[in-house]
Amino acid sequence: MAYNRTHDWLTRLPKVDLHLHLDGSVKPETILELALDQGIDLPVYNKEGLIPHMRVGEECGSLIEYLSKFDFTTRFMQSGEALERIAYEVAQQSAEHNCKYVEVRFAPQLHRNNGLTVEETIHYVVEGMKRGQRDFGVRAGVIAICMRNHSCESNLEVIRAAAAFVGKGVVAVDLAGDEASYPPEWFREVFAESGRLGIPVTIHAGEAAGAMNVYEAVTNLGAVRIGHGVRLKENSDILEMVKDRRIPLEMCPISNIQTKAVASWDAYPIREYLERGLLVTINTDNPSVSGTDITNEYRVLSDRFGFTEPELVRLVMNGVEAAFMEESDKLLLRLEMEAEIKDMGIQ
Ligand SMILES: O=c1[nH]cnc2c1ncn2[C@@H]1O[C@H](CO)[C@@H](O)[C@H]1O
Ligand SMILES: [Zn+2]
Repeated sequence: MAYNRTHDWLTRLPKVDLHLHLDGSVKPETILELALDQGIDLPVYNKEGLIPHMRVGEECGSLIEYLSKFDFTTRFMQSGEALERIAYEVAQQSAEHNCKYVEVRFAPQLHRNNGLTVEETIHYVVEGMKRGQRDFGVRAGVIAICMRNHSCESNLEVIRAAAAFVGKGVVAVDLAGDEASYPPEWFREVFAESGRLGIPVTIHAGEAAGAMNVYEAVTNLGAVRIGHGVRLKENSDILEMVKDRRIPLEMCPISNIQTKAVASWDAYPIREYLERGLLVTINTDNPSVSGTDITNEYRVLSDRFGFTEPELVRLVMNGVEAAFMEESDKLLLRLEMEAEIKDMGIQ
């Protein structure tokens, strides 16, 4: 039976999400409960009232303004129990959108105010994802984030701890935060360590600054994927390099509009990137900050750019290809998803 490309169809379409921040994926209901458990005062005690503290609106003017929302949520994410729970709930929310595989990223150093070690933060997030996989069947990988405003020393600590979890839940490391103020070349020493330890790297680049940051991330930081890459279109030589090396772009449409990585939907380069042969993937970035979910990302793209069903499927499958997954696991995931897609009457 064939479905129309309705909300229902997009919800049922099996999907993956490779770019999702744990601290940008906390349900307001969970904040209410955590605040009570942890004895932290809230500005308001109802879900609707909390949303403005956690979410940006259309008026968001920049990445810096967008990032200010994270301070609110991370206060409640300072215990192993909270990290485990929130990771588990990410798997639950993924299952609601038939998202079969999710890569959850978080910055261990932002969760140490109450004495957790970097290793402990990773341990609890991995445990939450494992429990989520058992209960909801959503496979997961964890990405440990280095922050642009943190010292070289604390970022090296993250890379070393992450490397110890490779094969045990962690799949890569990342660099996030204020891109315009902290250029990637300042982090060569940090990512030389990930190179030595053999842990894959993805870097937020070409979001709040130009295509040169993508070049630096790929050539000097060892990035094998790029977070966003929206501004890659500003330099066709660098774009060709990314294409030739088959470096996937983890695009996050709603977030990219909110952070003003592009001025408007008309300027959003997703169709252009696909036509030029780039490996584009679709992701959420921060469901609770952006007020989105993975189905919504596909719905908006389909509405704005008129993507056909086979094109939407191709975007999904690009995500499978780009996943930080063992080849044998990837093959299984691909086969499972292709079978489901076939049952939906496409291809
Ligand atoms: O789109 C983004 N660009 C850059 N940094 C981000 C983005 N979304 C979230 N974070 C940053 O990553 C931290 C760890 O998850 C968040 O606390 C936020 O500061
Ligand atoms: Zn991000």
